Order: sequence, then structure tokens, then C-alpha cells
Amino acid sequence: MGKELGRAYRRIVVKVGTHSLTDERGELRYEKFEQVVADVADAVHGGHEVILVSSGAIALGAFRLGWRRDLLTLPEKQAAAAVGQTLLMKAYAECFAERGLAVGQILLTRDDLDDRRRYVHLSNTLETLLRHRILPIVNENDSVAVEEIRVGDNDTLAAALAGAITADLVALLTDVEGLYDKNPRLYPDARLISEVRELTPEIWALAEGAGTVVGTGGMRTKLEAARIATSMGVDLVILRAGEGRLGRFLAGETVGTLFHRRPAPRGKKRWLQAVARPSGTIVVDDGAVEALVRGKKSLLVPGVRRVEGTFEEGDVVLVVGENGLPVAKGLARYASEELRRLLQRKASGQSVARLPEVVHRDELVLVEGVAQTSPDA
Ligand SMILES: Nc1ncnc2c1ncn2[C@@H]1O[C@H](COP(=O)(O)OP(=O)(O)O)[C@@H](O)[C@H]1O
Ligand SMILES: N[C@@H](CCC(=O)OP(=O)(O)O)C(=O)O
Repeated sequence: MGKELGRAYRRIVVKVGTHSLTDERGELRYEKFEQVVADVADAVHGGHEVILVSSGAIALGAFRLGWRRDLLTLPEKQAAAAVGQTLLMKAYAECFAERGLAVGQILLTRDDLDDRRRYVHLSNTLETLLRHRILPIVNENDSVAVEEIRVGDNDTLAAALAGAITADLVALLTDVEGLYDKNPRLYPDARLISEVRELTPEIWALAEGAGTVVGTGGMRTKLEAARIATSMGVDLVILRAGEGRLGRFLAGETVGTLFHRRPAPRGKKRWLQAVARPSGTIVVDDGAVEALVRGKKSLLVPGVRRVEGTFEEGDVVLVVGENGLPVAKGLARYASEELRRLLQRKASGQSVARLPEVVHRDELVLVEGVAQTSPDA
């Protein structure tokens, strides 16, 4: 059973960070590692479906190679990840086997989440593993991921993944009890915030970047993960790794920081809203903005002013007004070149009124807060 009036969290994405698995030098802390494995195995045996997202490959690999982590170039980090990932999986496979669980490895890059077809295949693979009671263990494919296709951090990856497999909860296991009103490493009197219903500017300020008094990037990526998860209708909890905290949380105890989910669309729209990144932009006139925002209609060719960038039919596009403000995200039913040709037809006086939709309303989500930016608002 879970939180919130006994609502059960059936499907959970559990993410564990590097610092919870390794020591400063990057060596595996077996005691901590075993606690994490025990927590996850208990959740699985307790009837939850779990996907584990684990960091630690770069740290473990660098340690094994005798490399100093703070001096690594990008290719060296990628090489370290190649070495460390096998060590990580070997340790997981052995440790979970002792608890009667088989594991499978999935390495992902941003592309696997952005491309709808790959995203669907990924979710099918995860579903199949879960159906066979095999624990999927996910990490970013650091060895191949160049900057443009990196998710960059596993907090965000875990949250995005939760959308792919319609999870009910993301649990981020880390080295602090949860989100504090100031960085607990610097301030012993910092107080734990046990729940967050809205990600207000005040909450974001608690996780300001390194160099400020209140925080490091560490909490910021966790808040970003909370934004993604909750906007997809998924709860997110930050917990200190180990000592049975995950089990206690699932049993209804108040531990860590719980970020409450928000009402969210399901399926394709959920993916569009929270995960997909646009390949190009379609600039539309005020009438089209009105039709999309107020009329909840599809985007038609006559409302299109300009096309920016290159995209194929089926790619995600950002729809923006002539004032440059984003209005919606959706799946383009034309490639950018085809759409440009249609705009030329329109410019030469031919009718484009009866052509199929550019973005169909069933494949379109409004950008948050857009009602306030629509022309007559
Ligand atoms: N307001 C805050 N509350 C809690 N922790 C914070 C806060 N601001 C910054 N932090 C830092 O965030 C760290 C956790 O993030 P990180 O080190 O990236 O963990 P992980 O490796 O588990 O992803 C904590 O150890 C703490 O130093
Ligand atoms: N993919 C990387 C970890 C990336 C990451 O987000 O790390 P962390 O902040 O420790 O969760 C690795 O396996 O080393």
C-alpha cells in the first residue's frame, strides 16, 4: 500500500545516485549497495513492479582504471562508463540473484525518449520484462551519448521513463533525507520539507546552483525530475537510500519529501507534454492561436505563417504565435518541406483551406500557462 488514502503505488521507478552506491574514490560501498538491493527486492516481492535506474558507471569505472574522476575528459568518462557499467551490472546481477530476482540491462539516450516509435518500443520491452518478473536496470548509455543526445542526469531520465511505462511513483534514492529548506550539508539546522504540492519559485530557490549558499546542482535535477513526473500525473519522492526507507514510505510512513502529482493527460498526450522535444517550429497567426487555445481545434494550413527548422511527418513540433510565445506541442502531419511548399501555394493565391490538419487536436497539447498569453487574454 502507498501514501494518499491508502492508494497503492503499483508501478515504481526507483533511481539510485552515484553517492549512495560508491565512496568518494568511486569504490562500491557494499553495505549501502546491499541495502539498496534489499529495498528494491522487498518492493518487488511486496507486489510492486519496479524499474531501477542506477547511476555509478563512471565512478566505478574510473576507480577500477585508477583514474581521477575530476580530471577526466569526455572520451575518458565514456570509456570509464563502459568499464564501470559491466561492474555495476555484475554486482546487481549477483546481489539480486541472492534475493531470487533476475535482472536485465537497458541503456538509453535522449533519442530513445524523444522519438515516439522508439519510445513505444522501449515501453513494450519494459512491459515484457516486468511481465516476466525480470528487474529492468536502466542507465544512460554514457559511452555513446554525445552532448546533443544526452539526457544528462538520471533523475530526469527516471522521471521521463516513468511516463513511458505509466508508473505511479518515482523514488529518488540519494544521500540526504529529502529536500530541506537549505542545504543540510552546510546548515545543521536545515529542516526537512515533507511534502510539496506545487513547485513554486520559493521551492526552486532552495536548489539554486553551486556557489550559492543554499544548494548544489544535485537537488536541482531532482526538482526538475519532480516537475516532469508530477506534470505527467506521477508522484515523486526523495528518500535517503537504505535502511528500509523505501519500504517504509510504501507502507505509508512519512519519510523523505513527497511531490504530489498533478492532473495529467494519458498516453500520447502525456508523452508530448512532458517528454518529447520538438524538432522544429511552426509559427501561426492569432486566429490559429485562438482556435487551438480557446476552440481546442486542430491546426490547419491557412493559420500557418512560417516554418522553422527541418522535421519529418510524425515529428514533434513546437507551435508558436507571431509574438514568439510558445502555444502548443504536437505531432506534425507534414514534413517541413511539404509544409513550405503548401505555404508557397497559399502565397500564390491557391486555396489551402481543405487540406488535412497540420497538427491534429488529438496529437496536440497546449503549453502550460498559454491561456494567459493568448491574443485576447
Ligand atoms: N535544499 C536542499 N536540500 C537537500 N539537499 C540539498 C539541497 N540543496 C542542495 N542539496 C545537495 O544535494 C545533494 C544530493 O544530490 P546529488 O549529490 O546529486 O545526489 P545523487 O548522487 O543521489 O543524485 C545533497 O547531498 C545535498 O548536498
Ligand atoms: N550515467 C552516469 C550517472 C549520471 C547521474 O545522473 O549521476 P547521479 O547524479 O549520481 O545520479 C553514471 O552511471 O555514471
